Amino acid sequence: MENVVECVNLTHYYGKRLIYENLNFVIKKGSIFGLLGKNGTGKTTTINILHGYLRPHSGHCYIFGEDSQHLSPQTKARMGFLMEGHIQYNFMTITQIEKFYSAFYPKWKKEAYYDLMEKLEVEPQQKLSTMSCGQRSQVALGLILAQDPDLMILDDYSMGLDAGYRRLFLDYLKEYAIGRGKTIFITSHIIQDLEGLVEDIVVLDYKGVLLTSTVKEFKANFKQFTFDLPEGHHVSLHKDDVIANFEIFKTRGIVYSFKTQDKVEEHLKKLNVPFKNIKQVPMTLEDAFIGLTGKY
Ligand SMILES: Nc1ncnc2c1ncn2[C@@H]1O[C@H](COP(=O)(O)OP(=O)(O)OP(=O)(O)O)[C@@H](O)[C@H]1O
Repeated sequence: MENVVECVNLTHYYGKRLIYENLNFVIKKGSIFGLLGKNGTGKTTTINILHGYLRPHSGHCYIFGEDSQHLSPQTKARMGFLMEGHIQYNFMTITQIEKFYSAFYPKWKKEAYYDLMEKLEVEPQQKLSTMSCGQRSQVALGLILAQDPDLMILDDYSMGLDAGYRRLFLDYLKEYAIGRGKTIFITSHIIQDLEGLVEDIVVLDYKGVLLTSTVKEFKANFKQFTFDLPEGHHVSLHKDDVIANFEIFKTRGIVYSFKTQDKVEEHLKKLNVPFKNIKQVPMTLEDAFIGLTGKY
């Protein structure tokens, strides 16, 4: 299967500050890929590298086989970007901006835009500058769907969108990508939205790349164990090969691990943790993401 995006040993610094080192991932044609991470971990940075706006410190990204630093106009025309919900030309109306954009895109699909705009409770003559943040995001999403790109890159598409519209847009996205050979790169802080949408993920942390996996494998292999602790007993844990993350409350502990329950129990015993009633608790993708990256 064709690799639409291939990033190889990508390393980036801003000044002396390392953002990540050796980020590697591949996005296959027709798949939906999610880049996840807390605020400021390097998601937008990666997108800026993908479209050649930013030169990485080292490493390469290839888009449809071309180095992202030297993309041909033909390849650029196959890519559609949404940058954190931003839309320029706020002085235009819904109708004017559609006409303006259509001139740049040979495959422009006006219906895809107006189909979404009909669901927006605003007059076609209303200027974008007078719309709410969520309404402007909806216009931006309509404009990107109308471009009909082969590779769609959505940076935080959900800015300001209400729950219903988010669901609607995700339905559109699935329909757009699945079975049509379209490829999607998405970042979002609403992790629950990505469950059931995204197949492969990379999770970034402040120290670099934390995980590269399929969502299926991550959810199958990453586990949460809860246990009781005796009152007044101080437990001090550290992250290690077995404990990927942990939380200790007064009489309750949580350990997140890629290991089996037997291994975790054995490990806790070795650390003299007086745990009782240990059990594995099912997690959503969002639970697993927070378990892996921590709450703060
Ligand atoms: N031009 C720049 N110069 C210096 N530092 C920068 C620059 N752009 C981004 N950074 C820093 O690099 C880090 C990564 O920023 P980036 O915008 O890629 O994060 P992000 O993962 O997209 O965050 P968010 O989820 O908040 O959108 C942040 O700490 C940010 O402050």
